Amino acid sequence: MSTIPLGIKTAATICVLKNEDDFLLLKRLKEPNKDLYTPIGGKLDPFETPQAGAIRETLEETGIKVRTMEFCGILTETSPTKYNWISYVYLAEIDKVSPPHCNEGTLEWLSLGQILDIPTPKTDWFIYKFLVNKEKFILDAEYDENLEIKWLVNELTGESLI
Ligand SMILES: Nc1nc2c([nH]c(=O)n2[C@H]2C[C@H](O)[C@@H](COP(=O)(O)OP(=O)(O)OP(=O)(O)O)O2)c(=O)[nH]1
Repeated sequence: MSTIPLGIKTAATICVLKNEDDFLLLKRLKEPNKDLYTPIGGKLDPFETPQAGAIRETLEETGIKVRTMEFCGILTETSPTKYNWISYVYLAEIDKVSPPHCNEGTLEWLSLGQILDIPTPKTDWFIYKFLVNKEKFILDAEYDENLEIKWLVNELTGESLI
């Protein structure tokens, strides 16, 4: 197994599956973001494009086949620990299926109002807001050694969100 030096960013996808105002979120069983509700997603495979990775993770984690996903933005996360990610965020509008079984945790349909009351990564509320407003984003987040968020900026507008 190759050892990736601490601090090198891992490329991943965040795949937001939505039906009108409801989001299919995963209560994660494992790190990163254990016990938090997040969209499904995962690391890119070698030689894989972000779009192909998003379609693959959607199939692997939900059994749902989508032909394309809409590119929404990028989330870059930097910390002095091993939490260093660059995540490509994609969106697919899907049918309101009953939540499929997922090996990574429990899937649940949640409205934006419900998402306000459940534990999520601090970055995610902003992602959902950009998606709903159909605004593209490049979010740049920095964390301290305890993984507390120090700042979050949308690089496309320069706006500080936290
Ligand atoms: N929603 C959300 N997801 C995030 C944030 N930061 C971050 O890395 N992620 C995502 C990117 C990836 O989709 C996911 C971590 O991927 P993973 O470890 O589950 O990857 P994988 O499915 O390839 O798992 P494995 O095969 O290595 O077990 O977490 C964040 O702030 N919010």
